[in-house]
Amino acid sequence: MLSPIELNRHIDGIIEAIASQGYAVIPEFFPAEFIAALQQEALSLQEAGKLQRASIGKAEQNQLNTRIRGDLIHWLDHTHPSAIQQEFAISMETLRESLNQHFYLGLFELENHFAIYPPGAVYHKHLDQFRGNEERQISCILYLNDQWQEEDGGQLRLYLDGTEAHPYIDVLPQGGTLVVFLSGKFWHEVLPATRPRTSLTGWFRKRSSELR
Ligand SMILES: O=C(O)CCC(=O)C(=O)O
Ligand SMILES: [Fe+2]
Repeated sequence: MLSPIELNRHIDGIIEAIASQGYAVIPEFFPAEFIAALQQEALSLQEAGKLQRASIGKAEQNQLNTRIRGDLIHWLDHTHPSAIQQEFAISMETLRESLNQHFYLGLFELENHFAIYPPGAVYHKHLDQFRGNEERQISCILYLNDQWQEEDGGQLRLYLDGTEAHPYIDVLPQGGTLVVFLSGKFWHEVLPATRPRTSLTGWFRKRSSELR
């Protein structure tokens, strides 16, 4: 597992990057064995038939449209975490406290799902905040893919200036890379890959009553 010193070093980097540019990309956030164990868990859940088609938008507008969003997901049950999920949660809790300390965001929980994108699946350009609901404040995506190459595709395209156009960066979904960004500010999309693409995606939320 990650030592407290390494964790704090990573978190300092995230805080600095969020303060200066609103997003952070940290390669090798967790050690390779830890990432492999998380990926194994995602694959076992898939084999057990516990992944479902992701939906788009709020529950009341639940449309299943695989051309917009083609991943399969499994929401983590925080009341029954596996040992490895518990370790993940402890690190993310330290990150949550640090984000609150520095940015006064009032983040109170992290919601998480595993996601597997079958080859060719995409997630069209979107913001992670639903219209009229600002609960999701910070998006965190941890990639779980072993030996990902440029030609495998599947990049996260993150648009940098609050619009849906240039400039953008492309992030390879390399196992261990953690991407963190302000959910309400950054349009992003997932490009198609030639291999199954696995991640553990989460959002730090604030309570709706704390909305201004
Ligand atoms: O997996 C990614 O790179 C991004 C996923 C995403 O945008 C989402 O689940 O909202
Ligand atoms: Fe997203």
